[in-house]
Amino acid sequence: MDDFYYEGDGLRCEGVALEEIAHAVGTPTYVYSHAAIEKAYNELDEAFSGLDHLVCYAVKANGNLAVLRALASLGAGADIVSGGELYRAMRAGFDPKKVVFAGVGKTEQELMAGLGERILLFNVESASELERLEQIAARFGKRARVSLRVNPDVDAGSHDHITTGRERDKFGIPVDQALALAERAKEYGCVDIIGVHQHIGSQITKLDPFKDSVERSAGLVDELKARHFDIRYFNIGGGLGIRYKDEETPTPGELVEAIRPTLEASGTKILCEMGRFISGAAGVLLTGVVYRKKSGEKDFIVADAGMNDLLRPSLYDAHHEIRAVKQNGSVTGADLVGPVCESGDYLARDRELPDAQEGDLLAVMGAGAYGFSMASNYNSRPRPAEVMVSGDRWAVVREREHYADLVKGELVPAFL
Ligand SMILES: Cc1ncc(COP(=O)(O)O)c(C=O)c1O
Ligand SMILES: N[C@@H](CCCC[NH3+])C(=O)O
Repeated sequence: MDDFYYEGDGLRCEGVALEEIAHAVGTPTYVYSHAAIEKAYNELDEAFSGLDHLVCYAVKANGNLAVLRALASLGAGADIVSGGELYRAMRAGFDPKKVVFAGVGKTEQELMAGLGERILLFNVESASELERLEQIAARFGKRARVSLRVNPDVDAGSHDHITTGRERDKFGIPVDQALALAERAKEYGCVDIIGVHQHIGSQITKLDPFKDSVERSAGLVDELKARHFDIRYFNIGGGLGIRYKDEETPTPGELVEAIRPTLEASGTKILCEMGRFISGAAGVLLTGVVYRKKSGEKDFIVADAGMNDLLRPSLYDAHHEIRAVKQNGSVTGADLVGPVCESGDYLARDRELPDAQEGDLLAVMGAGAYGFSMASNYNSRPRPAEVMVSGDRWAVVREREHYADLVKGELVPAFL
């Protein structure tokens, strides 16, 4: 998180004091470092050097148009999981030939939209989806390029909610069914099976699950090739973890070196689709302290950001480092809680935190991925503003929502 650092007692993002942004835009506000996004993307891209490859960015991690534009300009591809993400990716300027579309429940409209944009690959997750895609492609006189998303039955070892590659998870096609499905698809006229895809989970901090799953999925690449399928793409998914607390995560270089022989032997173009690694450490959530209160042994710092702004602590008990925007060196054992009417609404629980007083500003670190993208209007709270910093410049890249946004599209019927 080098792009967030203290100069004197003030926390900065690149060349800009976070206090300046908070005073100008208010809180809560997400702040993203353009330099950090660029560095993370480049680190991944360089890790794959020597291999024909494309680094895609998982739009779900942070789909702000400015973030997407920054990555599209660097040459990244986009991994999407909905028609809405396709819309964002196209608005941001991604080349459709670099877009891959995953997801277990793609609707007809979404499949049509992907075909309409001539995206690179549909990562098909079931026999039913493949059949639907064939029907739609035939109806519109199109051809669909397909990767079969396999479920390699490997435990990624991350939080249960975000592990996707075990047999009991809903994602992908079991390896033993994938061959039969591909054979059946030989009778289809409009889908071309040209890739194998896997994604075993998120916030993965060990190499072994990557190695094991890539080896298994590469076995399918070989078998499909042996049966004369023209397999040109092998998508190893996303999931590389970042350090939120004290996790020892592999670097992209270590990851790629661990699987390079398998990737080389596959004779395919290698795709990956990282989200968190690219944007996670590049963002913070700025929040203001509204009140301090005590209850028995507990000390609460009540912030103006809550689970509706950053859900990860409430949903996964995830750890995010909390820093004072103006450091005074004093710390206290407390919970940092939000204003939402849920006891599970917290940003940090039973932690040593900056001893922030009413009116002080705090930064929730590592909030650039799955922060704003999972924010909601729960408790009718407008979603926060988003800001991007680049060097000593900064810009609002999403306005704070207004109360009118909360009721947009709602109608009171005539019979009331
Ligand atoms: C299919 C797919 N690809 C890529 C990602 C990105 O994962 P991460 O942000 O952990 O890199 C996800 C989310 O886990 C996903 O579901
Ligand atoms: N939303 C999760 C990760 C799930 C990734 C989506 N497949 C998180 O905040 O960590």
